[in-house]
Amino acid sequence: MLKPSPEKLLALGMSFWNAKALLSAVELGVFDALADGPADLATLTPKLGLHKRSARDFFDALVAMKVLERDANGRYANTPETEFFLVRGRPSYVGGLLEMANARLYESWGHLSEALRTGRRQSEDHDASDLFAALYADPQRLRGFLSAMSGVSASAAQAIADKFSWRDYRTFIDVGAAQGMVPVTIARAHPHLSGGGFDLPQVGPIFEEFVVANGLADRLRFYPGDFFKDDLPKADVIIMGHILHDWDLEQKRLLLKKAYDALPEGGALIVYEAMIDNDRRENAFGLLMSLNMLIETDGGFDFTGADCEGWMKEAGFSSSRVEHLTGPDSMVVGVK
Ligand SMILES: C[S@@+](CC[C@H](N)C(=O)[O-])C[C@H]1O[C@@H](n2cnc3c(N)ncnc32)[C@H](O)[C@@H]1O
Repeated sequence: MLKPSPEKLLALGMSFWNAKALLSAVELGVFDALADGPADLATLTPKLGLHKRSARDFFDALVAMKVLERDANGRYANTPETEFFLVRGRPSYVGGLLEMANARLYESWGHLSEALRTGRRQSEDHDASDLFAALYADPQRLRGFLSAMSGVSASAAQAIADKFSWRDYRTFIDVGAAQGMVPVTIARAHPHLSGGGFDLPQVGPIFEEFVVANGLADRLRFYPGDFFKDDLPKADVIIMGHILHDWDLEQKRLLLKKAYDALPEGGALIVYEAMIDNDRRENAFGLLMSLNMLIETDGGFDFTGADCEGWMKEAGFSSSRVEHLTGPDSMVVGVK
């Protein structure tokens, strides 16, 4: 019999070291500084404003973590992945999520045990009415959050554009669209589609800026509103990504009913999330995402594809199916 080894447990327990090193690298602009080409320790250290005591260890740790490369002359360079995804200002940038993780989640997750004991959210502004009221009161945090959402949904957006049968439909609305990564990706891939994004009014200018930057202002527009107070705009397809998990069960049911009401017969609702596997033992990211909802929201939780199909049935959808998208993400498609 194999002797048990503590390695996996210790690596898991200490994995926050890796996470924080990467988050600090994004915060400090390591990947941005290398976007113009390789640089040695003596150049990179002052360029990033780092103290010389640990700069070498920091850069070499990033090399060992395979997010930087170092050549025979000691010059550091981005890897193909960090060059593509972690240089600020590129359309492919997904670091907004890591910036948010660094600025907000890292500290709030330090209170996980407290959250588990009390069931209460631990992110800042405990007194604000909800996560969004707290975030959107500050324009910089609003922008940071919306950009983080582009990072979290970029891969799923492409998979939804590729896998859903868009040729059968003409209009679509992304509900809770944030910066607009999902509608932009879908509209770019399918020129016959038009529609837009529905979100709180404060999101409008940032959504519109992103749509214009992507040359899609003729087909995508912003619909301001509050999905708990207003009806949803009507469209052949409604998308809700990372929306239902923010809210408690009663609110989830209300949102599904509103989506149902906004669709024509034959219309489709796409719910995508880091959907937990039905047996609740495989998708660790989805399960941890649900704990993130404990940290961040008053009643939110993630769910399985079977849970979502059950709620869709209650809302009146005549059929539904679960389809894997990419990585931890799956979509549930409900047809009216
Ligand atoms: C977790 S984000 C998801 C963003 C995007 N769908 C994605 O997956 O990247 C939730 C979105 O819901 C929006 N939202 C929150 N409360 C809302 C409300 N009452 N009415 C309309 N939108 C709301 C937020 O502004 C935010 O853009």
